[in-house]
Amino acid sequence: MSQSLQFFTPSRPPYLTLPKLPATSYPHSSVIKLPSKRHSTTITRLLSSDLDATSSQVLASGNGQSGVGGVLSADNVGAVLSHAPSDLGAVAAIDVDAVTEAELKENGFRSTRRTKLICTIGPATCGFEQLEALAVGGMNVARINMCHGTREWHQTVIERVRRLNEEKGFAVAIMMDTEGSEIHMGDLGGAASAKAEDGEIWTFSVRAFDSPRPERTVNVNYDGFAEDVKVGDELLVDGGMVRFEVIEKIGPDVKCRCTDPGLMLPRANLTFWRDGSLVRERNAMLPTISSKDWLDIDFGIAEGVDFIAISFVKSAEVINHLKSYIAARSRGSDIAVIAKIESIDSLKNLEEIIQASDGAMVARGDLGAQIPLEQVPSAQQKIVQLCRLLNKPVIVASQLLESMIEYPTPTRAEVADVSEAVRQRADALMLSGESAMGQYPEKALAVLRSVSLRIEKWWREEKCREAMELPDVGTSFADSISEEICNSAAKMANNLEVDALFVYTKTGYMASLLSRCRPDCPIFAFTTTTSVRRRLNLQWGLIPFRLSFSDDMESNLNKTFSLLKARGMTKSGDLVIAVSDMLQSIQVMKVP
Ligand SMILES: Nc1ncnc2c1ncn2[C@@H]1O[C@H](COP(=O)(O)OP(=O)(O)OP(=O)(O)O)[C@@H](O)[C@H]1O
Ligand SMILES: CC(=O)C(=O)O
Ligand SMILES: [K+]
Ligand SMILES: [Mg+2]
Repeated sequence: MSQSLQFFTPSRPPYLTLPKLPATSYPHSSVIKLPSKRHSTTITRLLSSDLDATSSQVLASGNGQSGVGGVLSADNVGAVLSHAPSDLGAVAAIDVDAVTEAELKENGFRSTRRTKLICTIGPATCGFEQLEALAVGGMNVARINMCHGTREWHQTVIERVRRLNEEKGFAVAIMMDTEGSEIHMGDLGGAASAKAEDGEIWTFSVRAFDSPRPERTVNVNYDGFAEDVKVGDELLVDGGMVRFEVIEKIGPDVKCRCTDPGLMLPRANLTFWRDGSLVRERNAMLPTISSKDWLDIDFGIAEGVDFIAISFVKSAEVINHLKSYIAARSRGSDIAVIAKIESIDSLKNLEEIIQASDGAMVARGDLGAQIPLEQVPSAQQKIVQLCRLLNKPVIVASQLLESMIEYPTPTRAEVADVSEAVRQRADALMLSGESAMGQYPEKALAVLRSVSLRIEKWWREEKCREAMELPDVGTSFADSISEEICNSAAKMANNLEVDALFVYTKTGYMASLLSRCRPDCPIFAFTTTTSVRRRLNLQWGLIPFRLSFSDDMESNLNKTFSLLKARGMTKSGDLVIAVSDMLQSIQVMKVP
């Protein structure tokens, strides 16, 4: 039994898209006028029909390859993964990754993780097997940080992730993170780190040193450094992981005494403070996107990365500029631009920056170096909420499990921090050093996974659905209709306790609107291109599938049910709500 609610306007004649069922199939047909004045011209019809007959026909004529179900019903993910989708040939008319598939088979819809996970790839994780282990462990997006490594190194990582996707059926997206032109240290002459002890005198200089690097020297990437600092300034490495006091300036060399000892990592960020506030006059002169960043961006476009994250964004202007640059250069492929919120200026212009971007990152590492640490949690909450209101995905990043760089278990405080980000309903959590150069990348990912799952479950059990008022975001009438449909569908899904929401979307927009509602059930997002599928992998609650579909929703649904059933991902009797952006409709049905 399927019940559907369809919205149409004169420009979208319903007769083009109505399910092709005999008139007698619609016993309960009525006309409703929505109260909202925006939709005073919208007519809705409530339809009800019995899909059983047609569905079983499709099933019978559909996949006879029941063996596939058998192959993939292996108990563990490892076994499932040994069967690459290319083995499946024609049956892989629907693309979904093997991990999701195994999870759905074993635990059903409710068990799927809603919070997405990003891993920064570095020396600890750049091998093909290591990348595969992360994908199996739930990595949705691989981040490469252009601050570190060579372009060739990054290219190899991208190529490996691609191969992983192709050979093993994953849809791991690639995010390229720009270096930005803030001040940072050099690469420590190849050393993994340098330890500064209390009271030691170190030299910070714009001179490039011969290798081996002289003892207790660090070079600085910013030419104006020696002119800008003053004796008495406080110099913070990595937002305060190590502190120095400037004691003397000798030409290009700045002598500093270590006041807070610690470990300095290659290319660590540097900030300097005078009379308790951050000195940022010069920083404000530096371009957000440096000439090296533009070359990296060209590289990212040529490589077809899925996301470009821009460091130290100050205004919406730079985002708009980059977006038009990408649009002019990357014919067809659509790279999403993520604004990293990590400076005082970005907080000042937060709304316009997020509005202009395709998503945002709470980059707590540098943010915590620019604003007092105790202000970071409220800034995080504000950014996460604003992104949700504006319908942009948001990533919470940095130091989530910092101690796991060295230890195999997280601290209780770290687990609480991860829980808080999940509770705030952020789209994604990101590992930095933990996965790039830590001792336990897979364990750190496993902690993010299990904490996300547990907190999400707790949230549903407690039924603590936040009463967040979601303002209209649609700019066209058609978008407003999509938005109303998604808001209603998500509400219906919660009230009816359905097993899943299905969304058929070519651009991904309607999937994002459903995700924004943070419904209790998972959202199966069907889309026609692999690039949209990868991009959807960043958004809360979306399980992206690639599927060719038509404008005929009835045939789409039947096709989906038969394909999912053949692979054991759904079963008869599961209750589903389906929406689509071709036919603006809501349909409620049991899987036949
Ligand atoms: N490609 C790489 N090659 C070598 N080391 C890397 C690489 N990517 C990351 N790292 C190491 O992992 C650490 C944490 O990575 P992360 O991406 O958070 O960088 P970051 O230097 O803190 O800068 P950002 O503010 O851009 O995040 C880095 O400091 C670096 O030591
Ligand atoms: C991720 C990042 O750039 C930061 O936290 O500073
Ligand atoms: K960066
Ligand atoms: Mg940063």
